[in-house]
Amino acid sequence: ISIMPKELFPAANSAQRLGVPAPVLNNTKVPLQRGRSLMDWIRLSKSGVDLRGTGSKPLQISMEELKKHDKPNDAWIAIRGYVFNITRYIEYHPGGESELMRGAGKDATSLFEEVHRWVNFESMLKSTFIGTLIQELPSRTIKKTPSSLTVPVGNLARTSNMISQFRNVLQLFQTDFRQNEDTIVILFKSDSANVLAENFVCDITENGKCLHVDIVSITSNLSYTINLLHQVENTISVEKNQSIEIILKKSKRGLNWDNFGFLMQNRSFQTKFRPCTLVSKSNVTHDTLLLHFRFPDSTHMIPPIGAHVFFQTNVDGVVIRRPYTVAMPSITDGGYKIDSKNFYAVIKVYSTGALSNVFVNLNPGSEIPVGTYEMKFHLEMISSFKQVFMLAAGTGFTPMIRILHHCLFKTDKKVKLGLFNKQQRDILWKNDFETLQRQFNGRFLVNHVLSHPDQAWDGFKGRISIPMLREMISSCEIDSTFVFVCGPSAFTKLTLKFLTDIRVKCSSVFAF
Ligand code: HEM
Repeated sequence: ISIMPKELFPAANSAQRLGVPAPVLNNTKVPLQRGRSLMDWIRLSKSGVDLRGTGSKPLQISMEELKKHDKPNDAWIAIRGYVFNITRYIEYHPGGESELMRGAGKDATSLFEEVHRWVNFESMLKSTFIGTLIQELPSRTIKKTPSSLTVPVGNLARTSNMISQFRNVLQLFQTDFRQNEDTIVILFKSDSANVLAENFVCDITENGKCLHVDIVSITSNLSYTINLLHQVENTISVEKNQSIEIILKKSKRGLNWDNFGFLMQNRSFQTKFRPCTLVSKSNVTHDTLLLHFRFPDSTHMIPPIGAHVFFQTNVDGVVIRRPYTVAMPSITDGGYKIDSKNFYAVIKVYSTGALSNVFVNLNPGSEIPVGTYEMKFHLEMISSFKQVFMLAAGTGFTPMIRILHHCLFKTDKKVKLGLFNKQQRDILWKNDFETLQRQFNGRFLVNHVLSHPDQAWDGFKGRISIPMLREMISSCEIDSTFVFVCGPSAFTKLTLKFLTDIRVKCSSVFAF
């Protein structure tokens, strides 16, 4: 269809994207039926089956018409001005039918942005695209009846709260520059001591004529483009001194710059992708890979603890994006510090996984697009807790790697880890955990639980249960303990229920 853009649509609400605070319990992924994987969806969309039901000519769709299609057997959704027939997609939606149906028959743009704005719906739903939404004039949408007023009031309260966060961040920065023979340094001055070099993700683009600056935090993201006055080399570093300093190398040494260039704030925040090179690949277990990537020289990005990056790939013409936790090469190396050039990811290989195969076939030296990091968790959430309890199933441990490392090497917190696997061969970093237990004797304890152990296994067996949780964490410790949970949704759901049963407060639990 000619009017479908290949990449992201321009956001319909062109204001700066406003982040929302992370829900504390945010795991809602549901297990899909057999034959309903992403690969199956791609196959169906390419099969030539009519998924639109409205013919191939794009339609102009009114809100009134859209509203009629709000049932599972006839569901349309509008996102960023474009309308899709999602009836057949429902079974394939990893967040489940009930979640997706929240957007059916509606302009679901803000809902979509809140949940997973990085999902490449435009490419994934291309074969279900039926037309564009006729934008109604604001005056027509405000009906002065008490029932319709209640909705906007709730939304307004929320929006103004978000806008005040947004303004706070905006007010933080003033720009300036300084230079010498070789370098031009762009300064982002802020009153807040909380702004760090890791909040700045910068890319030199347009052959050294342009600088893209994203300022990323847990509450909001800002995005700027700087058209540089003169050309710079393809190398960048960012430091924090009195202000944040973006250090660029002049292409023409000795040229005096009158200014650094023209700064423009981008109207919407869109995850930017840059090609990253695979440096090495090794096995952590029989089905789990540790991948070491390098950012291009023209990029500065230091994903903080708790952040995930996005990998993007093209499967049969459908663009797929997926978040992966930023991991680390070794959990026993107390001196490890992430830098702005390298990062690691731990990836479990599934035989049917759309991205798994891409990673299996990716060889050192090859490139893959990696998007700007995002974070749902911030270290501050655990700062007042003396003890951390981590409950992870399988590769669910990966989002916790850097948190564990931080707690042990940088704080005096006690850490208990309950690690659930099928068999002994599935346990990630088993020997490293033993080393850490010896090194942090009394501060770190790991309990391995196997669901299918061999006969020689004398540790915990079976599945998670209340008695098992009680054995791992004594009730007197509960108040001073922060709990992390991550694993397949069944594990997470059950664990959260048991934690409630043993009276762990919701505010001290975080489920990845
Ligand atoms: C607007 C209404 C929607 C709601 C409320 C919703 C909700 C959710 C939720 C709760 C999840 C689980 C998130 C997690 O695991 O952290 C999810 C996952 C997902 N949704 Fe939606 N969704 C919506 C629309 C869509 C649409 C239109 C698409 C179209 C392609 C889509 C594609 C996906 C994908 C690909 C995932 C898996 C993300 C991953 O790889 O982790 N969703 N959704």
